[in-house]
Amino acid sequence: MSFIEGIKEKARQDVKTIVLPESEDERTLRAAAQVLREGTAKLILIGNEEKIKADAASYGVDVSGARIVDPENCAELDQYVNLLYELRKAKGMTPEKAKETLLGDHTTFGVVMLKNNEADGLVSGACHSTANTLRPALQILRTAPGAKLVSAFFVMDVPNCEYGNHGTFVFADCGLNQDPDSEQLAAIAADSAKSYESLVGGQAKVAFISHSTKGSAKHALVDKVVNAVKAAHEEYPELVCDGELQVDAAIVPSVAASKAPGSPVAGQANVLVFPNLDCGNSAYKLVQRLAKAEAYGPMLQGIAKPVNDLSRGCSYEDIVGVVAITAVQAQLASK
Ligand SMILES: CC(C)(COP(=O)(O)OP(=O)(O)OC[C@H]1O[C@@H](n2cnc3c(N)ncnc32)[C@H](O)[C@@H]1OP(=O)(O)O)[C@@H](O)C(=O)NCCC(=O)NCCS
Ligand SMILES: CC(=O)OP(=O)(O)O
Repeated sequence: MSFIEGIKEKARQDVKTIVLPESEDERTLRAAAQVLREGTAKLILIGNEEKIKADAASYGVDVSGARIVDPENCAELDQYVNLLYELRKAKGMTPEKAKETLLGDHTTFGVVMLKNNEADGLVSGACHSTANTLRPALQILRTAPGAKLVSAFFVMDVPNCEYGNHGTFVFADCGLNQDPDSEQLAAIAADSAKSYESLVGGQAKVAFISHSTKGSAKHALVDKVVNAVKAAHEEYPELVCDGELQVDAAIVPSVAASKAPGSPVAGQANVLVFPNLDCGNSAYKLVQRLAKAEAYGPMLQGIAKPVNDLSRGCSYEDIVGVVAITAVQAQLASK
């Protein structure tokens, strides 16, 4: 069974409610119809009911099983305005601004519903930038208890690939932290290992990626990664990790044998932690486009409730997959 079929199977065992705020997007409505058909989540679509129904009919898809919530015509709007105002008043929020934001930004509206425990997770970002998708989640939901920071990972499922877990990897950070320091990289590694183990299964083996393997290059960029490995060993002694490693040394056993002999991770890594967002974001897009991998994400880890982003280049099948993963994250969060 493929990674995503396994996730869908899990999602169906305890069905969660996921908010899709981008009802104006054709891929979102096509995905909603498929999610409802496959029974992997209950859905809340945010938007104007008549428009959603008309759009769905014009695409030939059935979203009648979804609950539609129209911010312009919502009995709970005053309650949400008050909640957003209370949460953000120290940052200059006013009741007027809160109302304007909730009516003008469906992602914020959905995040506030999540905060108000009316749903279990949210997926957005097919037609909004990552910054605009993630900012409301970071501001309103905030980090989970015990988490140092929120970061963004992808599950990459590479066809016909003998590396990682039969081609399945976690890549991080590919979407949020632009230039994490060594301590932040260590925390991203620990959270990515948890994401791998809870979603993919089996033991995570984390490689801290660099352009250097075990001292082959000297530079401040390398030092940052070397220090991240030290921090990870100190802070998370149970984590199976190593670095600094180039990508080939991390995933290819024969290269690992010559570049990093004796490493507990080299040649077997299934979690790749990139030194910055230029590397992480470019790496996932290259593997997705050139190796024709399925790329699910960017998904958040370390956030108080499951909120996941999408690339604006996503397909409707990507949205279906991320909804199922979000539902499984919601199951895990409720345990
Ligand atoms: C997400 C992002 C927009 C946040 O930056 P920003 O808009 O400048 O906003 P701030 O840094 O003020 O952060 C907003 C809030 O989120 C919190 N926050 C930001 N990053 C966080 C993180 N990694 N973990 C936890 N909280 C975080 C801040 O503490 C702040 O909270 P506050 O308003 O209560 O003080 C920014 O990190 C970003 O643009 N990342 C890259 C996104 C991207 O383009 N990715 C590539 C495509 S996937
Ligand atoms: C994840 C990502 O890169 O998002 P986008 O393509 O929307 O910028």
